[in-house]
Amino acid sequence: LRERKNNEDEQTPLQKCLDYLHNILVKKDINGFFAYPVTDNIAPSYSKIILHPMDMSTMKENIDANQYATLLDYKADFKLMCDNCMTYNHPDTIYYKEAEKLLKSGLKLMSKEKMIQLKRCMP
Ligand SMILES: COc1ccc(Br)cc1-c1nc(N)nc2[nH]cnc12
Repeated sequence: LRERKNNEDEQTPLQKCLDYLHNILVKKDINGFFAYPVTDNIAPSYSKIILHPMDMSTMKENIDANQYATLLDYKADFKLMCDNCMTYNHPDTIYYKEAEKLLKSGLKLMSKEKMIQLKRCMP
């Protein structure tokens, strides 16, 4: 059996938990609106209105680079991503409605008690 070449590729227990949450949330974004950064081409003046952009691909990079110290740090970026969408887009747009729906299910998935249970399975 080939030994793992180097420990850098090993994921920490936290990174494994974050990947578990991330993969569930990515599947909920059925239109892919949150899969990658919003550009000013897609949404006029977006970079002027949204000063702290966030998207799922950036969150995945952050997980892999071990940038999240806690589950709550990841949850904060997820909420930022949804809030940005509901700031820029009008409530009667599909984007706003998708963000609202995604945020609701994300906050259920990452509720206080669910996060406590997740922590229990991290050594
Ligand atoms: C990456 O963003 C998109 C990709 C494809 C398409 Br069609 C729309 C968006 C998009 N458009 C707007 N106005 N607000 C957003 N908030 C998050 N996504 C978006």
